Amino acid sequence: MSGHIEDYEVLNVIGTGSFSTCYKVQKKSNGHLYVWKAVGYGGMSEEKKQLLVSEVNLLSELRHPNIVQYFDRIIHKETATLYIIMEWCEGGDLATLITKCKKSNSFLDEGFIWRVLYQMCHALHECHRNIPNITILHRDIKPANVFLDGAGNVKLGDFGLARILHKDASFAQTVVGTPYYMSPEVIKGGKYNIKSDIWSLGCLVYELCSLSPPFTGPNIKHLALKIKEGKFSRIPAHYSDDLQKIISLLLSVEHKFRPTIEMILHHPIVVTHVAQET
Ligand SMILES: CNC(=O)c1c(C)[nH]c(/C=C2\C(=O)Nc3ccc(Cl)cc32)c1C
Repeated sequence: MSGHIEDYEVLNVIGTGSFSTCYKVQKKSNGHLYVWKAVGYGGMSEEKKQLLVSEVNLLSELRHPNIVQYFDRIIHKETATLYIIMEWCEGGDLATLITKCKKSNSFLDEGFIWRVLYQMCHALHECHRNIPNITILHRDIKPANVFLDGAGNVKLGDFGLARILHKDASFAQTVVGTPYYMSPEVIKGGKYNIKSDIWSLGCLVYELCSLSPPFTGPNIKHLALKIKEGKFSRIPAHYSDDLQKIISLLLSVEHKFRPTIEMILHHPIVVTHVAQET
């Protein structure tokens, strides 16, 4: 049952994107906090409106402790705006956390980074599990799309670019993804696949350690060369060789050598470190 915008009090803007703005809102009936993502669809083509509908339908399908929870959607025809009501994550996003570390010349605790890796693997496992003939690709894993709730749980969010890859359908592949986290196969014009999400996860974990992406460059051409070469500096010396090994596995240039989510979750190194955290 869809609600109405009058059911919510808008508190403040918490983020803006190319097609949307996120607000912190409070539901008047219960005082609970939520985020609504306001997406203007007035100028959108029919194709873009369909992509929007598929994002919302995708969100409503996903229910997992490590995926930002979708609650409702409100279509406000008067302003041609779609409001997507989602879970409030009071710990904010990892991009803000990385910025805070850089400003204070501090690093994130290794135990926290193992927790993020492990819980993100569970989020992607939910996306990649084989619902009959459907594999959900996030396609935009980056620190700004990973959130923390008040209990320290890690939540993958903002499936703005996610697509449902119907195994029996041929989709025109548009190259997407945050440039820094783009995988070698996508740069070479190949299909975005579940191993591309694994590559982005490797970039995310590396950036949590080093506070900068594994591959950088003055322009896209140089960045692309660096990514295809696949060479990156070791994470800072105070982090363990085990963490370096797992990141190196995730950042295997050949996607067929990259581990699946199940292989990561059951890797002896991961099992050992996560057991120490729980
Ligand atoms: C500095 N960041 C914040 O204060 C912050 C906080 C406390 N929460 C958020 C963002 C979200 C949040 O709390 N829930 C969300 C669900 C979907 C999306 Cl796309 C974003 C959010 C942000 C950006």
